[in-house]
Amino acid sequence: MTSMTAPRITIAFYSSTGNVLRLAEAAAEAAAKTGAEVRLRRIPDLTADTVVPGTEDAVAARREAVQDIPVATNDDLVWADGILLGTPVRFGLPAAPVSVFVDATAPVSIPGLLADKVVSAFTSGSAPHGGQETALLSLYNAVCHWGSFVVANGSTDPVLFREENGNPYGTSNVTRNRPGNVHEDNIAAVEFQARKVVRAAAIVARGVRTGTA
Ligand SMILES: Cc1cc2nc3c(=O)[nH]c(=O)nc-3n(C[C@H](O)[C@H](O)[C@H](O)COP(=O)(O)O)c2cc1C
Repeated sequence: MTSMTAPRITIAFYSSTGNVLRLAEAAAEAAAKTGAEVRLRRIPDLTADTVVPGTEDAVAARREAVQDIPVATNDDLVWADGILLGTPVRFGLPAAPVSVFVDATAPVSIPGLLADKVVSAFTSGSAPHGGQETALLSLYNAVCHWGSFVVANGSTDPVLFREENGNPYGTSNVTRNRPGNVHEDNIAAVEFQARKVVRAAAIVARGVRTGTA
């Protein structure tokens, strides 16, 4: 991959108890290994962020773990050719901090500055069938409003047929209420997803930057 076409990938995630953080870090590493330029960015806690009783230690550990990761900005989205969004499932929806982040894109998304971006999303929830699909699809609603290119995993690779995988809309972890319970199948799936975004973003970047698209 030449530097002119090395795609720029931003991974913007919110994580409370660290599960989405693990997926985001795996995605960042996989994208960087392809030669892409990668920005790993965290979406910050809301002042009144929800901490479920029993998860205080995990939340404290996650706060410590993310403190050196820069906060995601609109510039990180505009800079990127490909964007991976990570969110926990909350009542079948993306977490509120992610919704706040999405709202705050208006100054760049409404003028169309996110229109040529490849976007994909991943998630973590506690229960099987706990709303992973609905959370991802809700997030993709916003991506459609941005006019970006939604790139999902589909059922396109053997890794996605492993026992803990299978959500075509994006990598989905099931923690079964154990913070840190991110299965290696999910790590492999999010690595696949990151590489897929890099590939699609490279195609778009080549066209956009060379003026042939
Ligand atoms: C307010 C709240 C609502 C939640 N709603 C759901 C849900 O609808 N379905 C589910 O499977 N898990 C739900 N969970 C659990 C989280 O999605 C799960 O623990 C996830 O792995 C957290 O990711 P994180 O460790 O990156 O914060 C909820 C957690 C909270 C705090």
